[in-house]
Amino acid sequence: MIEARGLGRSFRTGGQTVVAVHGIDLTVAEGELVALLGPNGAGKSTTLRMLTTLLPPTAGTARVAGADVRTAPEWVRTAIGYVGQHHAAGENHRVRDELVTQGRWYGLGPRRSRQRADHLLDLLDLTALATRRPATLSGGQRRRVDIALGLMHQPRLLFLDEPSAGLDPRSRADIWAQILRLRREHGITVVLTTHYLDEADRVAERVVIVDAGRVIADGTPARLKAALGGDQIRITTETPADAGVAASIGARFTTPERVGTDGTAVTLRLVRADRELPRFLRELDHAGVTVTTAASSRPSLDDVFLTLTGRRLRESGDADPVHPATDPVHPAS
Ligand SMILES: Nc1ncnc2c1ncn2[C@@H]1O[C@H](COP(=O)(O)OP(=O)(O)OP(=O)(O)O)[C@@H](O)[C@H]1O
Repeated sequence: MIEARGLGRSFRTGGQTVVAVHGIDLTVAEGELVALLGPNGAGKSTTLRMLTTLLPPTAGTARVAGADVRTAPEWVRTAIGYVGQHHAAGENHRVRDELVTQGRWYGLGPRRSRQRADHLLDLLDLTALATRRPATLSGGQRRRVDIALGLMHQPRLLFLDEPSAGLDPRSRADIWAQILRLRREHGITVVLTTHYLDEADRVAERVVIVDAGRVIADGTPARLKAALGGDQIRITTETPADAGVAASIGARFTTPERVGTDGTAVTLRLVRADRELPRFLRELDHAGVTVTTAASSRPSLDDVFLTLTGRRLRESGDADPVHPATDPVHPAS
């Protein structure tokens, strides 16, 4: 569905050249749901805008839905839907009229356009809002209208730029449920951008991590996290001597090179830390080691990002616990 090779884009601004995207390779098969994940300014939107023909690339090639974005942009546009970061619907027309007008703009006849609008209103749970004006809708409802507009011409491939940004948790969950339904029931290929790590982890079957205009990892969330070397147990003991004893006991639960000590802190990398932690604590108790704190954790996509870049991707203020990852992950080839 998408075959991009060395796709790049630079901008001339203020007498300087900004390279927004450095030669991205990306293949997306029919029916996939792929999340482009990365910090602000990583190049996600620029990549999407090139793939949707809104912005001509300055390097490389891309075939999207069977056509070249440079030589056949009109063809690509008829085969794809694009929902940008800003609302697509105007303020003054009713939701259903907006959809019908969009259908007409794409060349659908009046009757077909009305049928399609009603189908999408139903599909996106918007029927009750059909006669409302977009300006009166909530953020989540407006986002669903945007998605309906992007689907009026029945594209096989849908691009969504930050579909859940700025929404409250419940509206975010609703949007994701709708996206998954489109995919499940209509086989639509979906490529979206997000910087919500937890959402990408839960929903996307494939995550492409972009940083500074480059793809730095590409795979299922499970595979990317597994490459970090498994779960982690972290305990602290009363004395460094206790930590030494705990480390040697810990080595029996994994391998010695996966055990780390730092003063009174001991960390183990292993499979299913949640299950092993109680047994580890029993053995430490048996050996007379006084444990002051104990926790188990699973790696997150943020840990993957940290390992690859040395930086956290998670927005400040996000309350989920995080821990440092130490083993390398294999970047995309
Ligand atoms: N028209 C432009 N002129 C100059 N620089 C640009 C232009 N568009 C994007 N850039 C720069 O290219 C880089 C990538 O921007 P882009 O919007 O693609 O990032 P992003 O990953 O989508 O970020 P965000 O998550 O904030 O939307 C940034 O450094 C940005 O400032």
